[in-house]
Amino acid sequence: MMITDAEFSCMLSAQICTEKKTILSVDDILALIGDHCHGVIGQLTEDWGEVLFSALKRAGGTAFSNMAVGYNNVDVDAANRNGIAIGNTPGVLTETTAELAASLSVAAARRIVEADQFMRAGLYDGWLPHLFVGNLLKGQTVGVIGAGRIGSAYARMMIEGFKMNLIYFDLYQSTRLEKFVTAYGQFLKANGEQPVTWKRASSMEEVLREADVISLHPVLDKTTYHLINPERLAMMKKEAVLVNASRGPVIDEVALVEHLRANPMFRVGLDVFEDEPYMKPGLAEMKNAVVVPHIASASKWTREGMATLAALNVLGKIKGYPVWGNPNAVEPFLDEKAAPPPACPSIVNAKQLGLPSSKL
Ligand SMILES: NC(=O)c1ccc[n+]([C@@H]2O[C@H](COP(=O)([O-])OP(=O)(O)OC[C@H]3O[C@@H](n4cnc5c(N)ncnc54)[C@H](O)[C@@H]3O)[C@@H](O)[C@H]2O)c1
Ligand SMILES: O=C(O)[C@H](O)CO
Repeated sequence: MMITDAEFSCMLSAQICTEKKTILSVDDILALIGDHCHGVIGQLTEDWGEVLFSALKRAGGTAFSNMAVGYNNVDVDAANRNGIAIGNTPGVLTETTAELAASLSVAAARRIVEADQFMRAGLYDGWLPHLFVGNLLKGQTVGVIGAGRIGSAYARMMIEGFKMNLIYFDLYQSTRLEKFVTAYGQFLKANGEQPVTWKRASSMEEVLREADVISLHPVLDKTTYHLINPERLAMMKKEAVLVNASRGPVIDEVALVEHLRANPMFRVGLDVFEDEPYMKPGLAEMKNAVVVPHIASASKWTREGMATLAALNVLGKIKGYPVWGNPNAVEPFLDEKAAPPPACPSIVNAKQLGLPSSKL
């Protein structure tokens, strides 16, 4: 969506891109920005760097928002140089994305897609003791790498839903998550059940060695690129389940295909791919892989919320509103019955640009 400089009273006019291409190139976007453009709402598939930010600045623009929480497609330093505020959409997709990661975990552990294909192919000719035997989750260990908003929500789902024990690795301690597991463990114990436990790992390798199901939820940056590589795949249990709903390049996908080929009981659930929209050669043929096309945030409520937050980021900046004080608490912007607060919900480079913070 491109916001132009035609302003009606307190409303701004918006141009919605009707281009049929799924992924816009830098040249496509340059043409859309043109000579007059105050702000742009874009997608994670676009390459926002110096070329686009300087063009946006020349066109009179001051704001760009990804319609996504992840912004590894954005060169924030280039945006800073050009004085462009960068918005993202945190919080509104936490539960939806975690639910998809949990679904991929179960689908991979219980071989649901393989069994579905078998059924549709007319191959089922009666119950057998060894037909599509998979992994029981209850009492096993779930490993989370990147226990931020989504990683923590996923952990809670797996712990509460399947009574799994937790091991996690993050650069920061997740006290809230630890307290949740402790309290749930006490609740289970009081009801005569085996309590669940938690452990904060001192290294990622510890998670990979110990967990039965591992889900990746870090940001994509230099520290997490190819975080899962041949050496780390070799550390994992032969029957482990690996899930990725963060960003494709967090896994070395060529190495993953090799590992899947060599270890038929090792299974993966993937929402994201290294060269999206493509899969590395061989992945599509792997029966031990469940693959879906980057749909983790695809619930109606979440997608509407993402669009709302992205639009309010850009609109708020154009109107000169301050930046919302807590991007983890964006609910007031999503209340359909009340006017949104006069603030930008989430601007990631607010500090660098010296933007004022909302006192609301
Ligand atoms: N598949 C999808 O549709 C989808 C949807 C939403 C988000 N995402 C991805 O998920 C990511 C996480 O989103 P979030 O809202 O939970 O963000 P978040 O910032 O709350 O969590 C990210 C966590 O990763 C941790 N981290 C950073 N570097 C790390 C490292 N080297 N090792 C371990 N942990 C590290 C951070 O400390 C933080 O706790 C986004 O950046 C985005 O790329 C994907
Ligand atoms: O980062 C994000 O928000 C996702 O990948 C799309 O929902």
